[in-house]
Amino acid sequence: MTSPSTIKPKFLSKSNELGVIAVGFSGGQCKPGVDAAPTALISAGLLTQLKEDLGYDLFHDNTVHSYASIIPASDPDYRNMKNPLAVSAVTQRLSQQVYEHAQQGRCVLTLGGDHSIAIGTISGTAKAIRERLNREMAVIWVDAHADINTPESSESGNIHGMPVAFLTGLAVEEREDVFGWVKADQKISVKKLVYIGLRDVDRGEKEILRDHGIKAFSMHDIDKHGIGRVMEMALGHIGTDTPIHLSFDVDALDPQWAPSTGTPVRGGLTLREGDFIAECVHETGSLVAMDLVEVNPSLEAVGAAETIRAGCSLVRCALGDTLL
Ligand SMILES: NC(=[NH2+])NCCC[C@H](N)C(=O)O
Ligand SMILES: [Mn+2]
Ligand SMILES: [Mn+2]
Repeated sequence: MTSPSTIKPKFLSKSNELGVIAVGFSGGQCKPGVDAAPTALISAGLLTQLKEDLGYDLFHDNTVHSYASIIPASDPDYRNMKNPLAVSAVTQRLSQQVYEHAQQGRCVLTLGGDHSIAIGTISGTAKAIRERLNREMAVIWVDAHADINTPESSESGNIHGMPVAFLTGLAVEEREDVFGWVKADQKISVKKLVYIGLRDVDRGEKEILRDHGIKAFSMHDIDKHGIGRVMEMALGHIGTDTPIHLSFDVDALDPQWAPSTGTPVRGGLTLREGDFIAECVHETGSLVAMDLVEVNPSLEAVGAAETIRAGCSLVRCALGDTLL
């Protein structure tokens, strides 16, 4: 068996094993189609490439989870949130799935779905890393958006704009069936959160980022310093002794490279800059989980294939593919 990479993972006991979860869920926003992304990514050959080119042992149930059986028939808005019961139930289940892989010491790849699913993935990894290593993990959130609205600050009510608020404890909710299930051991610290690629941040979110001193590298910072220096600073903030969960929203890329996404914003990363971010995270040896979200193959007739190709490339780079 070839080894996935020459970089030795620091926080994984099963360095050859990769847990894969395909999440066909779109309830964190209003546009249908993002639920079809896992099938599109897998049909494009992503899992075969991870197995045959990179040498991973995949742990995948060959299912695209839609969680239909746990989605309630009636789901009225609550505290301004749309589909609160569905998103909460799905992410709670997903959290358990991610936890089961991470707890065994394998890296976990989750293919979304919209970005609300990060409530499930990050809570699952955070808990497993605490239990297994007694460590708090860091999150690198690559996105055009900060996704840190509270239900009250959100203008859209779409939960894919809120996951970071629930994960950091900035949004609190007692009701178990509306994210009250996210307990302290599943949360992350705002000090260990780093954003890269921001360019469309709501007014309320800017206030939250400022008030909590959250580390963020906007497109302005990337233009100013270059992506190489930005990655040095981002990884420097996290430190070399911290497990990393990489949550990659494909809309961080410029619509030129990833047009098929629900909330595209011009002025984004080139595909090479996106791949470079993923490669740098891989090189730390600290990666314990990755999400790839917001690929929506139904939105652009021509751009879909390009967006899917970009998504596959980002995942391969994070998992150790090299140019030479
Ligand atoms: N994961 C995403 N694409 N999020 C977009 C969020 C857009 C906007 N900030 C909102 O709260 O609705
Ligand atoms: Mn986004
Ligand atoms: Mn996002």
